[in-house]
Amino acid sequence: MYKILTLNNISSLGLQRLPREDYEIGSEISQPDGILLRSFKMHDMVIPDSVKAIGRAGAGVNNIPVDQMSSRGVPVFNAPGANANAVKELVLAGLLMASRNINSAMKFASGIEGDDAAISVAVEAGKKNFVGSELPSKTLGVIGLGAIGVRVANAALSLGMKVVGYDPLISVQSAWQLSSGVEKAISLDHLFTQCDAVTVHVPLIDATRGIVSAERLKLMPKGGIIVNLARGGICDDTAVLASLNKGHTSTYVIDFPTAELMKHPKVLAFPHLGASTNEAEENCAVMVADSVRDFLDDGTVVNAVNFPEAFMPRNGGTRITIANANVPNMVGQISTLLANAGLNIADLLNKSRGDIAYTIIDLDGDISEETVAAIRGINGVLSMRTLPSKA
Ligand SMILES: NC(=O)C1=CN([C@@H]2O[C@H](COP(=O)(O)OP(=O)(O)OC[C@H]3O[C@@H](n4cnc5c(N)ncnc54)[C@H](O)[C@@H]3O)[C@@H](O)[C@H]2O)C=CC1
Ligand SMILES: O=C(O)C(=O)COP(=O)(O)O
Repeated sequence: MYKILTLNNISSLGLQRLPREDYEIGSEISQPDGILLRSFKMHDMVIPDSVKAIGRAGAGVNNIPVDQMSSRGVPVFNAPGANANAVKELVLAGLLMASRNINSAMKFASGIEGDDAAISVAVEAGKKNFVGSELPSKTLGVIGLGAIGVRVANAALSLGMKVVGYDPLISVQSAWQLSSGVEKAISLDHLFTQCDAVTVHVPLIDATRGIVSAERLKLMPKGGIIVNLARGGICDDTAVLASLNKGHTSTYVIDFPTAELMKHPKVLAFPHLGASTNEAEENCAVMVADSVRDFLDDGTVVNAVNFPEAFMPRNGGTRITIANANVPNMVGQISTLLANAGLNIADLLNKSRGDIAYTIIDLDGDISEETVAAIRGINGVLSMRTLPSKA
């Protein structure tokens, strides 16, 4: 029986992927084998040694101490692309709200008093204050062309916008999905000089903190729109507020409001709503629950942010899995210990990613506590699991 601790509400469709005969799931579980979460901030939490896998039902993992988990040999899974359409739709909503002054126009409309005739007069007199502009004549800059950025770029093109993209680390998969109509910016500065609106879709990491800066905002034409549904911190909020106050930037659409941002009339603040659709919540929960279950049951690794992909069909016997530092002779030391214990290797898979290597070994016999302890004792072994034979 595996124990799963949930730190946020996880869609029941996802939790149903963990059969109750094998999985106990709850928000108060101690000594869990796995953790499922969304945006819960784990950095200040003491993560029990019992934890073997963490599953983020979403994309961003900046709320999880991934490096610490890597050094403990614990994979962190996420759900790549599972909420991308939801975010794309909210980006488009934000762009349209900003360019048509929808928020202030609605506030005006809801503040009108009087009978129907008076309302009609006020509406017709007041609408001139909310004249907007249309998207087709405008250029959108998309920073980060991953699951979300590609969808936003393609959708904006289909709405008639010119689209300029920037992503020096673009994956082959994203490059295949990106419309050939999206132009490539040679640098971030190059992107900002061309764009009436800029939207960010990068993870919050050191390299992306503050990339929407005072200097870059000045490069944009007057009246520009900034959309940040990625993470607070990617835009320099102080610089954006200064640019709004000067009348250079027209609107800041943000999914991560702060006290200062929320009270500004030119800020459209959403309550971290990007991934909050039934579809996205279900997609994310199902995807990450499957990854955590496949790892706990069989040692398979799919969609981990810190481990290599690893899949080997079960041959029926006992399986051991080992995460270790990616240095020479680890597999040699492990197989020597197995040979010394008289254990034959039926199948072996060894994969590496950055500093971590991961090995799956199916054995022709049962492994003793002593041999397990010896493997765990090899310098560089970060974690080891023994999975009972499967009929
Ligand atoms: N508001 C919300 O509810 C949501 C917010 N997000 C945020 O959006 C971010 C992006 O999500 P996805 O598109 O699903 O992730 P993704 O991993 O598919 O795409 C991220 C892209 O950013 C690019 N990138 C990384 N560093 C860069 C840099 N320095 N300059 C330019 N590009 C860079 C990568 O190459 C990748 O193509 C997440 O990390 C998360 O922080 C994601 C989902 C929901
Ligand atoms: O997937 C992401 O990165 C998100 O920001 C979504 O967060 P949430 O799952 O809605 O708390």
